[in-house]
Amino acid sequence: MKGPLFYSKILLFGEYGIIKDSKGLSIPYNFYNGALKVDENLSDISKKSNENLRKFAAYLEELQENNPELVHFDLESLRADIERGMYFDSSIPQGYGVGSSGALVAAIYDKYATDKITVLENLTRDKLLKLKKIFGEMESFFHGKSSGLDPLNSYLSIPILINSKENIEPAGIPSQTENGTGAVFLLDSGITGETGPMVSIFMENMKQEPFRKMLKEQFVKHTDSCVEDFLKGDVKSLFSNVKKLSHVVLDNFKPMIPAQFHKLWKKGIETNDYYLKLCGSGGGGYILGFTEDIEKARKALKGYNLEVVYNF
Ligand SMILES: Nc1ncnc2c1ncn2[C@@H]1O[C@H](COP(=O)(O)OP(=O)(O)O)[C@@H](O)[C@H]1O
Ligand SMILES: C[C@@](O)(CCOP(=O)(O)O)CC(=O)O
Repeated sequence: MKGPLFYSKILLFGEYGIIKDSKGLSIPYNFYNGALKVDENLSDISKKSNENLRKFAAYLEELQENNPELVHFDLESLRADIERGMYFDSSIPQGYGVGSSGALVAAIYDKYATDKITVLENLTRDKLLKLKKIFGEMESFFHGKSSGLDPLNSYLSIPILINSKENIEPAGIPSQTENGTGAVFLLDSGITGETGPMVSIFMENMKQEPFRKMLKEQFVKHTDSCVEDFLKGDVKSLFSNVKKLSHVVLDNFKPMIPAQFHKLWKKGIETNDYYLKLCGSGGGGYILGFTEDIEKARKALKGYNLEVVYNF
């Protein structure tokens, strides 16, 4: 048995901010995917995945008991399938900021939620919000507080715009310019990050007034501008705002940037060859880059692995 594919995602803008109330924009990233699969002979990796599913199933049982009005699962089938050797067969790297847990959550909801909202129905704003809430609760098993956006993106396989906590919608993003020199790219940091501890650091920082002020007056402000510019296709303004965002992140989200990338991050801002930002929670995994000239960026980042995900 092999279930439908669920894709990775890239949160172009909005990491951390969307836990509070910033705008956010995420797009599916079809390069990686995963599907539920049942096999009798499990490799070590599949066995680990199977064990993870077992723990997740116990969590879902609790979730359902505590939130009977939110969501119901066919837990008997889920448990039986796990006993038969079900695992999440996925090429999505874990702890890389491209939503490995989100795709897993989407796959489990799709297969085992009994009263599920399907992708085929007319997705009203209320239904989208309900789905996001369910996914947020489900995904928090993997990394504490979750906005639910990753699984939502994976489940629907369309770009999603978060206007605010209570206002989300499918987004039309400007079509890519073929042969355009501007690009969004993934930079592989070569180490994995862990979302849970990063989100905890953020929540701890949020207890301090100066950090909250910085978040509201700079981080969220620049994030919101980037989202608006990107959707409008205003590339010039976008780069000016991404630069500001890159700067604020370097100054205030240091634990989320692997130490060996601090210099490279700064160099981008100083030379204007590229601007780096967090891709998801950070702490490792991918770093997201924006450049007006991909060849220049490749030269400046020689020796690093760049994957272009969008062309301007
Ligand atoms: N194929 C898989 N099988 C079982 N669990 C998985 C699988 N992929 C991801 N996970 C779970 O999701 C966690 C990673 O999710 P997360 O910390 O949100 O990082 P990210 O979403 O950035 O990859 C893993 O530690 C693991 O618990
Ligand atoms: C930090 C956060 O805003 C994005 C996390 O993304 P990821 O789990 O690193 O892919 C958390 C969330 O919104 O669930």
